[in-house]
Amino acid sequence: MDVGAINCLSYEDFVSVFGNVVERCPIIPAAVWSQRPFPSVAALQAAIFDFIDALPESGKEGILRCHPDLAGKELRGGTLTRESREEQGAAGLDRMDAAEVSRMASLNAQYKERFGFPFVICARASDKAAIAEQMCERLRNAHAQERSRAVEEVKKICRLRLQGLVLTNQINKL
Ligand SMILES: NC(=O)N[C@H]1NC(=O)NC1=O
Repeated sequence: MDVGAINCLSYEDFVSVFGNVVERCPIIPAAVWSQRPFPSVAALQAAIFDFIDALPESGKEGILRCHPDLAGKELRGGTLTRESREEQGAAGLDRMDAAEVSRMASLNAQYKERFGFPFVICARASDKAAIAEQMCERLRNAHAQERSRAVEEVKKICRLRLQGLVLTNQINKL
């Protein structure tokens, strides 16, 4: 994907291509579109990250709450976004036995109870065993520390999704 092609996109096409680089937060590409022309894809990514960083803490938590549970009801019900389904599949979360599913459900519930937002991790950069370990470990974090940790994971997910769009040349499919 060429940044020139990105800069030529209408608002509607831009939001349609980049609408899920942050899970279920099309407001983010909608907000950064007016900053075009972007000198590079890296600059587009930086604009997205700046938008996230400028949000109040309640806004950052709002972004976290847009994320589906890992190995949760949405995975079983088939209602995940395509990106999330692929990421959870890459980590093996769609191939867990009943004991693993129930352990993850219990960790998800403990985490949400403690922090008030779902556990977020870049699943593609991990696997189901490491994810369960991270959940136990991060449950011990203080609230503000954990919120920043989770936002860093949102950025990792975003970086990989953007890279995926660049590689698959999605713009040419419009
Ligand atoms: N809860 C959570 O981390 N969800 C996300 N992680 C990821 O890699 N894709 C998601 O949807």
